[in-house]
Amino acid sequence: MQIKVAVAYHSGYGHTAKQAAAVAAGAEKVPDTQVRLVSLAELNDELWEVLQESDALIFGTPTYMGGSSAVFRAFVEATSQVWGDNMRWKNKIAGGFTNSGNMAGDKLNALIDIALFAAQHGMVWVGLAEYGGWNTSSGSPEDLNRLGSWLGAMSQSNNDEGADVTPCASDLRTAEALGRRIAETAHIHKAGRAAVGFDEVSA
Ligand SMILES: Cc1cc2nc3c(=O)[nH]c(=O)nc-3n(C[C@H](O)[C@H](O)[C@H](O)COP(=O)(O)O)c2cc1C
Repeated sequence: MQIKVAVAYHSGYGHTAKQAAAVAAGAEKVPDTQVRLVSLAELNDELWEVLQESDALIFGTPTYMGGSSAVFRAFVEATSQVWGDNMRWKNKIAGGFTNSGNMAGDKLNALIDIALFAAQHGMVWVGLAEYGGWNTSSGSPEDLNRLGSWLGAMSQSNNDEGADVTPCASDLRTAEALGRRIAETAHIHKAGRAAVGFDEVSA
């Protein structure tokens, strides 16, 4: 069974875009998975079509002023049309990721923004299933999930470094792990619904 995954993100300066590409690369590692990487900077017909036909939607935003970016919020508000049209995204698999300048930086709030948005649409949220890293005396920033996040994937980029050098390799591996898990879960969900005879998910 084929599934489609869309990685839909906003990025002001390229850091979240780099994380988004890693999420997409992780999803692509799952056989029979078609992955589309789409920017939320322009809300055009092609974007809405890609999102509608996908089985899983993975959303990314930079953390700006302790939450999701204004561009991301504009997208979220525009999806009220989808919600109002018989909750057309209900039962899609969903997940999220964010990048910010500080190690903490209130990134959790941006992930909560995304998770609540997914819940309002009746989507099925999938988090990151990896132990936290960099939390023992022998730990290192090279550890997977070094920022210790489970609601979604976090990454950090120093404010004086461009997307050519950051986020670091461990944050990109963490992003890949999220993409892979969500694609696997989308396969299980689609096959499971078919096996028990439920209606196909809305894609
Ligand atoms: C308007 C604005 C607000 C920001 N707010 C935060 C913040 O609340 N926490 C934080 O750690 N970094 C904050 N930053 C830093 C960005 O999160 C950081 O530069 C990030 O890498 C930007 O991602 P992008 O290149 O995908 O836009 C802010 C940056 C901008 C431009």
